[in-house]
Amino acid sequence: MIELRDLAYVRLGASNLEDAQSFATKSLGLQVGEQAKQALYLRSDDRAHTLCYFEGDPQDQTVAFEIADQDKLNAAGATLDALGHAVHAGTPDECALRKVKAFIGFKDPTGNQIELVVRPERNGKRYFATRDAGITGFSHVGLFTTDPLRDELFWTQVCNARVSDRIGDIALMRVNAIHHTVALAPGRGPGVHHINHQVESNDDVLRSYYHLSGQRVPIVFGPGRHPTSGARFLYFQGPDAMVFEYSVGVDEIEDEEGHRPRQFGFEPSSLCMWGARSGRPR
Ligand SMILES: O=C(O)c1cccc(O)c1O
Ligand SMILES: [Fe+2]
Repeated sequence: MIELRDLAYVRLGASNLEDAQSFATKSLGLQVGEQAKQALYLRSDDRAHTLCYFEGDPQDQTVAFEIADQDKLNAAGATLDALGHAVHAGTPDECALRKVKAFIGFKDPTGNQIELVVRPERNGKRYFATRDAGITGFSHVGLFTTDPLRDELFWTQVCNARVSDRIGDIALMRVNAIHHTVALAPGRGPGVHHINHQVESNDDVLRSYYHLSGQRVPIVFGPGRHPTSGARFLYFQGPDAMVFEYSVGVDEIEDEEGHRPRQFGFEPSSLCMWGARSGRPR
């Protein structure tokens, strides 16, 4: 069993690094941790980075999870290898680019690029962004899946994810007490469906709704409230059409052993209990 501890980072190819920087700092509200020649490292918490935009193909998207230690990373590599996934061990240069001690890369059954990392770097300075979006941290990602049931089995049986709730066949899965860290969204191929950051209060969600609307950032869905996690949310579109979500008040699963996933119907009211409709169902 591969024990995912937490999300580590997302790496996104950017068609225009300057646009990505402008969006990340002036709209989303992340802090530039480091500006390298062909890459931009962005912070949302006390880590050195949780999002990296690099000059490259926007379809080149990777989600990374933290693993406890090198032994467990080796075991994860062996498990994936035995299941027929091609496993790439990060070279020292690649580790430096990711600010981690070690990592392996592989693809999930849909073809999503996943990295498992040990010892992601922290930064002694606290996260302090120039735009006050109220971000308290990087919380979950949605991944596209071409077969929700197959991929749910991969994340829950090969890895340690547990299903907290389902909307139709879409699984919202946790790897710790937080309601979900990975959501699987049906799609035609691999890729990141959305990237979620938590914000401090309802006020932050609504303040951002007006702030982003004023900047002509496309609002994709919300403001609304998810019946599943209970979170108040706003989805909006960033560079290269990537969707970002702010949310506040995501439930924690207190009874880890006793929790039974709830089944919600595949219908709009399962995504927003206030009646918001998604502007771009994907
Ligand atoms: O927070 C949720 O429950 C949720 C539900 C559906 C889709 C999402 O992106 C979510 O974050
Ligand atoms: Fe989400």
